[in-house]
Amino acid sequence: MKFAVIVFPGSNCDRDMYHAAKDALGAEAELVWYQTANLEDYDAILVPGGFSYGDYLRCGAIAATSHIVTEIKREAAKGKPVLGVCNGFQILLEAGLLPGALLRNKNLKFMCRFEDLVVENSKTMFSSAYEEKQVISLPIAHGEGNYYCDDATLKQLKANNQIVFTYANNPNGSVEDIAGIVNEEGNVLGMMPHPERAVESILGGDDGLNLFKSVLNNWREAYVTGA
Ligand SMILES: NC(=O)CC[C@H](N)C(=O)O
Repeated sequence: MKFAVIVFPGSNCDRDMYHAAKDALGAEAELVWYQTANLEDYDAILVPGGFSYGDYLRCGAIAATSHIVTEIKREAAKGKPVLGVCNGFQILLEAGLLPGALLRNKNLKFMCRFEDLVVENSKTMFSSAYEEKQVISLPIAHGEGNYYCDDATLKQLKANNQIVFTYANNPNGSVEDIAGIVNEEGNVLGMMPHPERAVESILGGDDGLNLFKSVLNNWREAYVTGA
């Protein structure tokens, strides 16, 4: 299985994401510059965190207009897994691949620390290696992680079981403690906490590794063992 790690000007979690997929998970992974023509050769797409285009306009807004995002949409429509973390989540929201928006943190401060999360849905291709309601600890590092959506969207998210992770102790004011959601089809996940920063104990924890394992296991089941 081959992962693409998309690199925008201003991405800063791309190496961590690459390390998680390549070294911690043991899969194939490549850093893919945002001007690359297409993503057909890859089985999964990782959109890492950082400060694409310096967070100008709104976090993720400028990156969302780039050609590579059109390609991400094309591959997502084929059912390929797409994971956006932090600024990656912001980009996917700005691109309309996921519903809602991310606002400034309630306390208007950039926050960088470990937070406990609850796995609300362990049936997705990103979370199947976790137990339902498992509490995991992942780092957050954001200034705009306050997830917002209107009531109709929230109702839909709940009805379709699209809320994958919530915060045990809401750090940023997110609606219903939401930390990560999937699209209706279940193959696009956006989350503010950083699983790639917690893939081995030397990093302070390895609770993020099961997310990458879930993607790999589901891909194997679909394309290798199930073939
Ligand atoms: N770590 C990140 O991806 C940060 C995202 C964005 N720049 C923010 O501060 O909210």
